[in-house]
Amino acid sequence: MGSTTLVFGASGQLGQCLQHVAKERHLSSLVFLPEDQANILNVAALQAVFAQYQPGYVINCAAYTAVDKAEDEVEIARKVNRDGAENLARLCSEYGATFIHISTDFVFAGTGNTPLLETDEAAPISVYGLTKLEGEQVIPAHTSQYFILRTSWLYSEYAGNFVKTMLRFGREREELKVIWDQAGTPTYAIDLAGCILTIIESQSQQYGIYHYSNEGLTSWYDFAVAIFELSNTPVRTLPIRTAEYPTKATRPAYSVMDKTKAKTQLGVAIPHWRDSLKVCLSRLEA
Ligand SMILES: NC(=O)C1=CN([C@@H]2O[C@H](COP(=O)(O)OP(=O)(O)OC[C@H]3O[C@@H](n4cnc5c(N)ncnc54)[C@H](OP(=O)(O)O)[C@@H]3O)[C@@H](O)[C@H]2O)C=CC1
Ligand SMILES: Cc1cn([C@H]2C[C@H](O)[C@@H](COP(=O)(O)OP(=O)(O)O[C@H]3O[C@@H](C)C(=O)[C@@H](O)[C@H]3O)O2)c(=O)[nH]c1=O
Repeated sequence: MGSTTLVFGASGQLGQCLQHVAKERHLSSLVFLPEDQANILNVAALQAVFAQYQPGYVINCAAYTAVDKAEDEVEIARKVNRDGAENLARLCSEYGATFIHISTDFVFAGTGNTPLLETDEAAPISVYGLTKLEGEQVIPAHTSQYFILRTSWLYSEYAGNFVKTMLRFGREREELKVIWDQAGTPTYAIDLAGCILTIIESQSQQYGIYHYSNEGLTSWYDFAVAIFELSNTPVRTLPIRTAEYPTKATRPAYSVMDKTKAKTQLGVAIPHWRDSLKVCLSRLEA
């Protein structure tokens, strides 16, 4: 097994967070591959990259993440989220590399009201969620050496995300309406990147599916209120129901995930969402 870690989808939000945390931890064995250098749908290009680097670990940050657009672009969403994952899993198996793949709380229907376990039934209600589930399901057909980390509501200083959208709207608008009847947990992508790198640094062999978000739970409305409060942004924020904010894709009403397995088997400490939000906002302000 090689000592190099290949990161696919490196210019996305999580890819950039991994670069940040790898630098902080002085890890030099990661190779960051943006889409133009390694498209996960281009099998010949992938074969060349694996042959060149002989990786010990592969992290898949590449995904089709446009939740509403996916409803009209099923084919391309499925290609990236399912076929791309399969291409990487197959090559990981061939090279004996451990595969770390990222999935989502949107694999759940969200009809319950207790924190979701890894063993709970996945029943996606959107094309994005469905294609991400298909990606999860195809991996074990190729390799048993995998970690699938389901995360939720990712934000950070990097790329586009809810926190940055709210800060922009806060500057541009006097009033905002935000959904309060969807409950979940925000995840600072820097914390998730730390979890991924801990798996690699500890050489964990506790393979399988894990839930990883920050601690606690909130609604998009309460998250927005916290963003405005902690960033001293004076904008009137009104709670609305999902029905008052029509979107192409349906989102789960409740997608809070139980992280006991990650904490016990991977030994990761998980900050509360509000504490991590403060860190992110202070970095955005700096
Ligand atoms: N963002 C969120 O709120 C959440 C995300 N997740 C999951 O976390 C992971 C990381 O998400 P995040 O970083 O936020 O997403 P981003 O959309 O920021 O990043 C995804 C990256 O993948 C790239 N990409 C798309 N297609 C390909 C391809 N064929 N080959 C190589 N790269 C490709 C994109 O490039 P380009 O932009 O040029 O298309 C983009 O840089 C994903 O698996 C996502 O499903 C899970 C829960 C919440
Ligand atoms: C911008 C905005 C959004 N909303 C709502 C819509 C939606 O229910 C929620 C979040 O909207 P966004 O479009 O920012 O986020 P969305 O694309 O739904 O986020 C999801 O992305 C994928 C990739 C995931 O895997 C999920 O975990 C989740 O993070 O907030 C408002 O109520 N008011 C607003 O002004």
